[in-house]
Amino acid sequence: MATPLKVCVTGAAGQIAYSLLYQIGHGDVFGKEQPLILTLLDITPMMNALHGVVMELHDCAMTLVKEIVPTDSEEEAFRDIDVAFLVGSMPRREGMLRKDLLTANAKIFRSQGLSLDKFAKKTVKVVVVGNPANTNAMICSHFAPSIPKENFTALTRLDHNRAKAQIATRIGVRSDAVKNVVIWGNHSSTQFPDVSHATVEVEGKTLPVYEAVKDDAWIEGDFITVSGGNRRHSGVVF
Ligand SMILES: NC(=O)C1=CN([C@@H]2O[C@H](COP(=O)(O)OP(=O)(O)OC[C@H]3O[C@@H](n4cnc5c(N)ncnc54)[C@H](O)[C@@H]3O)[C@@H](O)[C@H]2O)C=CC1
Ligand SMILES: O=C([O-])CC(=O)C(=O)O
Repeated sequence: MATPLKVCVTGAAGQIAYSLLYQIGHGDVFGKEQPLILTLLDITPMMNALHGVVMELHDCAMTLVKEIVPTDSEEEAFRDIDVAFLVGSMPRREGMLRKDLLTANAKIFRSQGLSLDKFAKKTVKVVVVGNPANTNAMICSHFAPSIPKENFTALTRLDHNRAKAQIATRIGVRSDAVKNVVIWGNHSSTQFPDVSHATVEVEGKTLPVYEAVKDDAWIEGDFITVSGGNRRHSGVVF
């Protein structure tokens, strides 16, 4: 069997990690033949909850998972890791914008960048999930200068998928019929989904999205409010 991949998930006692950890452990991310060592980082007050998550992972008896290390130490979580999913961050409370979190998150991602630089493998791949993911990724990479910049990715696929799904639902096609949607800007109220170059396949014909939707006011109004910015911000999700 292959050498285990050492994978760290931060914010491991939180909601996103709760579903992500199962998918990683089940082989959906790194393949069904790849054994794993999971290091799970959260803050000290969350250690009890994190131990509960570990018990649940043990209950799943996932054959690929060779070891699980719950910890509140960045050094222990990041030492010699191959991959990091940086999910943990300060959650937004009702009435706050993403930018209100920047100070708190800048501290977290500065500290984690410094620790990755010091303890992780130089080949580590880092996926930043905690929002605003692109800003957090930039901060983290800045403080980890010995790790190549291209090893850092911000997970903005959510915004892209959301825009595609809005268009697909409006036209009544599958979301994979919608192509070339572009997302500009930060994951906040200033984020802008751009369909000016997007196309959609309808009944075997490829059409520009504007032509297929036939409702410019919707594309320039509600589509942007729901797809752009974010749902927690626009009051749909809290
Ligand atoms: N990029 C994307 O597509 C998505 C991003 N998100 C973002 O993911 C993040 C997590 O969301 P949820 O799990 O719902 O939040 P949550 O509040 O349930 O969990 C966050 C966890 O992070 C932990 N945490 C806080 N500071 C930490 C630190 N310094 N080190 C390690 N852990 C720390 C908290 O204690 C908590 O357990 C949020 O920023 C959310 O906005 C959520 C969904 C999609
Ligand atoms: O970060 C999250 O919780 C996801 C998010 O902003 C959204 O659903 O727009």
